[in-house]
Amino acid sequence: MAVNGKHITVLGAGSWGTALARHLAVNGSTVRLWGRRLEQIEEINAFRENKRYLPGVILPGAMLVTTDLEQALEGASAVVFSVPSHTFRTVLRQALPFIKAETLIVNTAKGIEENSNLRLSEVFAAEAGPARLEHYAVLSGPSHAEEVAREMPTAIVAASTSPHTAVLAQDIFMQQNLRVYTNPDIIGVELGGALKNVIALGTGIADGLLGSDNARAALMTRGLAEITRLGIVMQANPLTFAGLTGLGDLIVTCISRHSRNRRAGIAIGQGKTLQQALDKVNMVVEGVRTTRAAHNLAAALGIEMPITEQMYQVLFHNLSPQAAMKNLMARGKTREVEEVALAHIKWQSQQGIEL
Ligand SMILES: NC(=O)C1=CN([C@@H]2O[C@H](COP(=O)(O)OP(=O)(O)OC[C@H]3O[C@@H](n4cnc5c(N)ncnc54)[C@H](OP(=O)(O)O)[C@@H]3O)[C@@H](O)[C@H]2O)C=CC1
Ligand SMILES: O=C(CO)COP(=O)(O)O
Repeated sequence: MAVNGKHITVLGAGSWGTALARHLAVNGSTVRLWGRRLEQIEEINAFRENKRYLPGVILPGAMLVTTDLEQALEGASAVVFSVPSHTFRTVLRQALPFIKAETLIVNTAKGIEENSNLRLSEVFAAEAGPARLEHYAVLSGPSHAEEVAREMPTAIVAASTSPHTAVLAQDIFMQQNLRVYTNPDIIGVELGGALKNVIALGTGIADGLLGSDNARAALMTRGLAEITRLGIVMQANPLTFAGLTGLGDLIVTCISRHSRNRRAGIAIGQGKTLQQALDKVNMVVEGVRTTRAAHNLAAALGIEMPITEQMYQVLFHNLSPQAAMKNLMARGKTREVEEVALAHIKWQSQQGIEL
């Protein structure tokens, strides 16, 4: 089934949902955008602009923008979820009765569900049934809404366990200024997109505290090492973390002025409390909840994630950024690359997998 040019529904009228809806609409699809708040949706309809989440971007007149979920989803050939990850399960539950079983689902949220520690495709399987994973894709990679909405060249990834579904998702988004690659490694793509936010909070904190390029580079590189270590044990393809949804997204999130996670980190590094930092950013900062989930996952799987551990202590146990930085620098001696490979070998032997 081809989807391009048909009716696509985007759920979530924040910055990413709005930018993607615009992208799809200007490239020829019939698009409906759903948001939960009447006042905001009325404002978008009145001005053709999402003034709070994507100011300065004018939306095509033909795009239906509504708070009516049933109306938004009626006859949709593809549904794009762009709600914050902690609301994904609830919005999915509300939407499922209006979505046909064979409809393409594309999730663009980046996070791990707090408390359950589930990846979002696992949340989807739990709510919709594992058989529907065949129609489920993840869209992830270095892609700030502010730039996609202004048609700046961007490269991202559509991942699905079904190669056919990955290509369908690729086809609906791929255009002149948005290049979409496919990847069958949905685990690696989900983990890369979620965990880079934890590291971006950390590099933001270091930026706010020290303004040191060296510290930022160290945190990014060692952050990627610990993401990869966890990913290997969760059966991701290690190469995914060297790609757009790993290294690529880590770079953009840790250096961009648009990054919400980085901006929240900078505020904390400058002495603000977590709540003050969240209030200042005033958009979703996915890395906060994901830090707790990643911390719990690492503990459950016995994986060393020192940066994530320090982030957890700073965010939830009032450890000062200065003390966290000291703790990281005072760790015992270790090797750079071998330990990532060793994590894989150790895990394989624990599983009884023959080497
Ligand atoms: N912004 C970006 O550049 C990118 C974001 N992403 C990911 O996309 C997801 C969405 O982020 P983003 O658009 O940036 O977030 P924003 O903070 O820009 O907007 C969040 C949106 O979600 C809505 N929302 C909050 N809670 C609920 C709920 N319970 N039910 C329905 N809607 C809700 C908000 O509505 P309200 O105003 O009523 O609170 C708002 O419209 C995140 O997982 C993010 O990591 C991925 C790539 C790029
Ligand atoms: O994931 C994103 C860009 O790829 C958006 O998250 P940040 O705004 O925290 O960078």
